[in-house]
Amino acid sequence: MPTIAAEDVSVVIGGQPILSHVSVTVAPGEVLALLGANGSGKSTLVRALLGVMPATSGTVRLFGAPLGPTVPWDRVGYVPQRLPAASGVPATALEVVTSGLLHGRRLRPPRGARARALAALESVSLADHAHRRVQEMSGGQQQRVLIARALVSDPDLLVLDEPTTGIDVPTQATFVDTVARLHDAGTSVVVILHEIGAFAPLIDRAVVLRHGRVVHDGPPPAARADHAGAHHVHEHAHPDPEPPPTGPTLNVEVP
Ligand SMILES: Nc1ncnc2c1ncn2[C@@H]1O[C@H](COP(=O)(O)OP(=O)(O)OP(=O)(O)O)[C@@H](O)[C@H]1O
Repeated sequence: MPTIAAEDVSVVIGGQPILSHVSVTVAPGEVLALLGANGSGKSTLVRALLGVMPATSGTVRLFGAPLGPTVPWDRVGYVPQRLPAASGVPATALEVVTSGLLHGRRLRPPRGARARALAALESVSLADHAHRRVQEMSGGQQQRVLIARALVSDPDLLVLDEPTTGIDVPTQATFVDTVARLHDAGTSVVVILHEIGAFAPLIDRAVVLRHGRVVHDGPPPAARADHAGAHHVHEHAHPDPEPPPTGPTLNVEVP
């Protein structure tokens, strides 16, 4: 049974089509990269897959269950692109990460929660900051805390929206190692990336979106040389343009 089965999903906001007839299947243990220019609909697709944003039409099943209360949400870890909620929360990194072990009817951390939370913080190189307040941390550190919060429950589906943006290269490598371990253990991963970068060895398949439509679903495209370097800083300088007369403009090359 696929981990994610989305069929013919469309999202219309304010009369504007944001996603059009997108079908995506993710198999157990598969690592799927979602690629495309800024504004092509990647975040909207992920949000529709998780029910954060309702699809206007189409169906989504997670672990065989239609979106809703029968989905085993405790098996899903999600790191949104930006989460301003992290600032202003007077909680320590350890507390925020431990809260990733609570869900629905389980409002007390399970046995061993502290050790698991510390290990998750270690995997994003923040073990030394376990007792710092999240609101006092930098944006990049807050993002890492949220990644650790998604990792702590050993999810069977991990969804990451541009997880490495704003994170330094050594920490990216540690994080990618952690995702590789989860992958080896059979976790499905959907990751939105601006460049394949450090994730390249892990990616089984790539879906490229353009103007809310799937324009490629298959082997990961080769990163263009100027975007492939580990030290390349991508500043989101590529808004999804109106379709040019001569074909697609992507910052990846589709084989
Ligand atoms: N809630 C919303 N209301 C209005 N427009 C929206 C909303 N959410 C997304 N959009 C629009 O939908 C389009 C796709 O946005 P989305 O964030 O999904 O793209 P993306 O590919 O994830 O881009 P980025 O790489 O910048 O994150 C954009 O034009 C965006 O402005």
